[in-house]
Amino acid sequence: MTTTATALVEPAPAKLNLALHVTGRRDDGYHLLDSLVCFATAGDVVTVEPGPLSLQVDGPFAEGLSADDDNLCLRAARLAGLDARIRLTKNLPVASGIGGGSADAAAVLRLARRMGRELPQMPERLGADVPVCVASIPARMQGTGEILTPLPPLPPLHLVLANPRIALSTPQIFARLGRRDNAPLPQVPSFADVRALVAWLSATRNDLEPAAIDAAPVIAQVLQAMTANGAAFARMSGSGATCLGIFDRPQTAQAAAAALARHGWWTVATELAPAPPAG
Ligand SMILES: C[C@](O)(CO)[C@H](O)COP(=O)(O)OP(=O)(O)OC[C@H]1O[C@@H](n2ccc(N)nc2=O)[C@H](O)[C@@H]1O
Ligand SMILES: Nc1ncnc2c1ncn2[C@@H]1O[C@H](COP(=O)(O)OP(=O)(O)OP(=O)(O)O)[C@@H](O)[C@H]1O
Repeated sequence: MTTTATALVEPAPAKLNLALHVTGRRDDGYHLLDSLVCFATAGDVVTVEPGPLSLQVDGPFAEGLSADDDNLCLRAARLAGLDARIRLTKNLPVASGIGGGSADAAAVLRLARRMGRELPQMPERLGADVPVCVASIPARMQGTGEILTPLPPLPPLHLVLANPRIALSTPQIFARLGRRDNAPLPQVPSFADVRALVAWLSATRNDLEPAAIDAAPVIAQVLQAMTANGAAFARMSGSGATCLGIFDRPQTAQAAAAALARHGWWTVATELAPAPPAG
């Protein structure tokens, strides 16, 4: 698809679970969560142009992804009643805990809104992470993902994302959990600076991290390498295997991303994403 003047472009920022507590399990098997979520400028890009509904995927991680009817971009378009030629540039690794598919679906829903469609009811039908990805702002996420409390802006963050090129299945990581009745997050304050955020995060966890390390021990090496390369804080996001590090300056983040890439891991130095324009 060549891009024309009528094309609309929408970023699909990576979703980061800075903290993720699993607080229970519903009768239908879905888990109750309490998570501090934010978004990075690193992400996929979705473009739409007028035309019949279709999907073309390009970008560094296009190969791992089929553009068939099950692709979350097409499922989101059908849910929103959007007929358009969609192009997805897949920059994020697939099945990596940073909500790639949910972020793509959410970008399509925002594009549909820009084209005059209503946002569909219960976007969580597309995936538990889709509601927070539609908002794409720092938020506390509870319930199974559908209860959102927007947070005051976070301090600027210099981040590194690193994935050891291992795809992990979200249901399989949930299934490996030892405990499912952990305490909720402590009260989320307004963070004056990065130091205050890191101090707060240090008293929280990602409850999926031990289960993911059990499935893929290299995740522990990624976390260790983040710290060894100067991260003030390192944690796995979502159900993994992508880990995030918080650094004091853009230069230290870039140097750490380069050092971690020497292991053959996918890495990117990034920042917090700006909020999408209000719809
Ligand atoms: C782990 C997180 O990434 C944290 O943000 C999300 O909760 C996962 O969100 P997602 O990938 O959009 O999840 P979905 O595609 O809805 O669900 C995939 C599978 O993960 C498990 N799942 C997901 C969300 C949730 N709150 N409890 C669960 O147990 C279920 O087995 C479900 O069948
Ligand atoms: N556009 C898409 N991008 C990525 N995955 C997609 C997409 N459409 C469908 N999928 C399927 O969704 C599954 C989950 O992929 P995704 O990249 O969203 O996982 P994730 O990053 O672990 O998500 P989360 O952090 O929300 O758990 C994959 O197995 C993939 O085949």
